Amino acid sequence: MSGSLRALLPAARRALGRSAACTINAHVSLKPSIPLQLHFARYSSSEATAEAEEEAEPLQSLESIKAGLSSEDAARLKYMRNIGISAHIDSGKTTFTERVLYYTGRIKAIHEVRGKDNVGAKMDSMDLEREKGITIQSAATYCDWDKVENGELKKYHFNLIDTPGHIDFTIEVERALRVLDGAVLVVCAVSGVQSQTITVDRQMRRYNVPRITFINKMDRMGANPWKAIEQVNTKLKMPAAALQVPIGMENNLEGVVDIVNMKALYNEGARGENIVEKPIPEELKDIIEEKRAVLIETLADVDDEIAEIYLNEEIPTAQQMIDAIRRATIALKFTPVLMGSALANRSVQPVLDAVCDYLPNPSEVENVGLDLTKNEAPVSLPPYSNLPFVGLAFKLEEGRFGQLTYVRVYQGVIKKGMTIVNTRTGKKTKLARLARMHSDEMEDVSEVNAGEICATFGVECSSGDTFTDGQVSVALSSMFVPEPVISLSIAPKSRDNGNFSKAMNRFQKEDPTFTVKFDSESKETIISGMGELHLEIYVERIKREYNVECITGQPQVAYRESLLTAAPLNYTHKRQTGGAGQFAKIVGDLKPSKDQNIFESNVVGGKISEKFLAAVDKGFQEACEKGPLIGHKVLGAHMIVNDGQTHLVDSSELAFRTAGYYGFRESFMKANPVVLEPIMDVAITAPIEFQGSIIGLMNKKNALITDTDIGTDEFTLHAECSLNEMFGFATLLRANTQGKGEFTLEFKHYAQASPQLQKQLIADFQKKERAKQ
Ligand SMILES: Nc1nc2c(ncn2[C@@H]2O[C@H](COP(=O)(O)OP(=O)(O)OP(=O)(O)O)[C@@H](O)[C@H]2O)c(=O)[nH]1
Repeated sequence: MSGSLRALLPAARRALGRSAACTINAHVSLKPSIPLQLHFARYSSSEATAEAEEEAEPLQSLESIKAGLSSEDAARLKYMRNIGISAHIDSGKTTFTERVLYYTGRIKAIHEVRGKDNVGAKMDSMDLEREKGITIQSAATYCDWDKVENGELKKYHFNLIDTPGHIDFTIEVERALRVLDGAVLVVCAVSGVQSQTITVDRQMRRYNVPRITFINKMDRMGANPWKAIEQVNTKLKMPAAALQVPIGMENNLEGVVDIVNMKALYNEGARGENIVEKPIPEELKDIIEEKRAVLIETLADVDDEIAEIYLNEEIPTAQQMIDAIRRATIALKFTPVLMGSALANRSVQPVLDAVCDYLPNPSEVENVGLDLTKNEAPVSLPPYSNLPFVGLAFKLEEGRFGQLTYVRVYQGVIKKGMTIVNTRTGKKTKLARLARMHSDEMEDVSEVNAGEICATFGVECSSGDTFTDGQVSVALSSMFVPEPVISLSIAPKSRDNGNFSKAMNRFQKEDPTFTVKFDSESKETIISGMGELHLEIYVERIKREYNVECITGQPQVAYRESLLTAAPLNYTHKRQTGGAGQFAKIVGDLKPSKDQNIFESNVVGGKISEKFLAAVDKGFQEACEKGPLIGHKVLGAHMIVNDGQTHLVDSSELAFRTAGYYGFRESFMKANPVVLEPIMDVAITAPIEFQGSIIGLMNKKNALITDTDIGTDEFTLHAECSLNEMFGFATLLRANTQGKGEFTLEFKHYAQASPQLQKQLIADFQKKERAKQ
């Protein structure tokens, strides 16, 4: 690890909680940009301790990991790729993956998303996905790709994950990227880089995932790969250059010219299954020369070897270019761009060759865990089969055969019949069954080696848990879990026969962005999630998969309460009538903090014991769960206790916890409390003729229009708008654009709600509280 990486490690570890819940707290901020630390999500978490730093052995460099590989592991890993397919909604990820499975021989026929045969694509295995034509869950599969290298056929093994495009299912993308070594970013040739492409790109950066860009839909009218590449450079700020030039466009797309190897590749056969090499068309020579020069220049900017060749005014060889593209892609300095059309079966196979050529194998990616026997000191996890087993359960799913757990094996071998230990709970499980997944089907296997992805059955765990064989005690980092922004009350229409609770338990365990809470005051079950669609899909799944029809309330915004100024803290909790007395006094300050809720104790001389201070912290945290203003969570409070008093007999943890709770509430009300509401990034795309009415619509919602992109037929409007205003927007947009508009919503930050709204929310809350008395 480089010096700068090591310097950031303590902060990274502080920021990343081992459990999903910790991660949520760590990243809730008033203005959450992607914290720098999150680039280190491959590192594990927990409170950084000085001891851990001291006990840390130097992490192995990638070079030394590679040098230590056994010849068998090296041979196995060299031809392995763990990749994800990610993109904006409807860019064609599922259609692309279907082609990959077909061309690699994993499926015998191609079925389209929303196809006339009503079968649906292989990777959209849920009925709901097939009906709606959207991917809701990521699906894992594997396939083998035969690639010709120096006249020899080499068999590559791909573990592949197709991820959803819709922002509401973003956790699926996070999960996939956490365990993948590389990705194919699919971009539409007509729409270019869209709002969700930017989100996915950010997620890829967060997990240091190198990517190849595939410009899909080159068969569509208005396709413009050069504009899309320009946008990757400018909007994603990732140096990008084409490795191909299309042969024909739109309806006449026939194939591509590979401008690295200078070969024209045509797709032939009913499904484009045969790649035929032919002479390069004469009319493309100029554009090839131009785009090859752009490629070399871009590479010279990101790779020293090509820079030297370029400065010497020489032309690099194809092999030098391939090596440089690989180096720069893996170093996250460059993304090679390929193009074609998945639906028209054009130029998908070269993407598979590019995955082999330019994306890393598992031994070329640094993976680090925390050694729990050494104060959580970071430890390298090289993908050696002869080391003790370490794996990460990154996804849970309720399958036909019980709970299915997807595991990425980082180190060692996982074998059927072995006993694995859950590092978090210490629970041991004998592995009865081990399988490789193919969308919703599986193939039983007896063992899976380091670097691979597999599925196990009947293993009790939560998403994000680490497993070992018991010889080591290592924890891997958790994923970034965004905070739910919307909630609604839900109840079964008729008496719950147990299925409703079962569904709630299961979905909550599988999806950390879906939370269920029972409000003991209103006696309602409240579900929270990432957006209206997210919750709508769960309500539908409860009905379909558990046969429980539900009644839901109006969607509610997840407001926050915060404070604008500091206020003194001086609270005495005293009860000395009847029974055992209670006494606790705390003195200090309450201050606004930038992001998390922080408790700090500056009490000197043991005036209040550590035990009692911990109880004050507990009371403070409890109080932050339900703020005094409107009963929503508190965000950005910093409570400092620097003095207080205890009573020899009457002081107890309960008394100090109560003082923490009520002391906070009292000071909070003196600290200019405010209600915050979630502000969303909105991106609306619609045909140009609707631009005026969309702008009018957004103005009525008091949205702040931040940008407008105008394409040939479509425009995209970017705005910031409160979530409150965006409820029911899907219907409104449909009505205003004759069903031709689409939009995405993504949480941006919390901001003060308007004074009228705050007043209204406070009055409603007080009315509800009075009614209870
Ligand atoms: N013209 C054209 N249409 C395509 C192409 N690839 C996909 N489509 C169509 O685009 C629509 C969306 O395709 P999907 O494969 O479901 O896209 P996706 O990115 O997986 O969608 P989500 O997972 O819901 O985000 C479908 O109607 C496809 O038939 C292409 O190359 N050309």
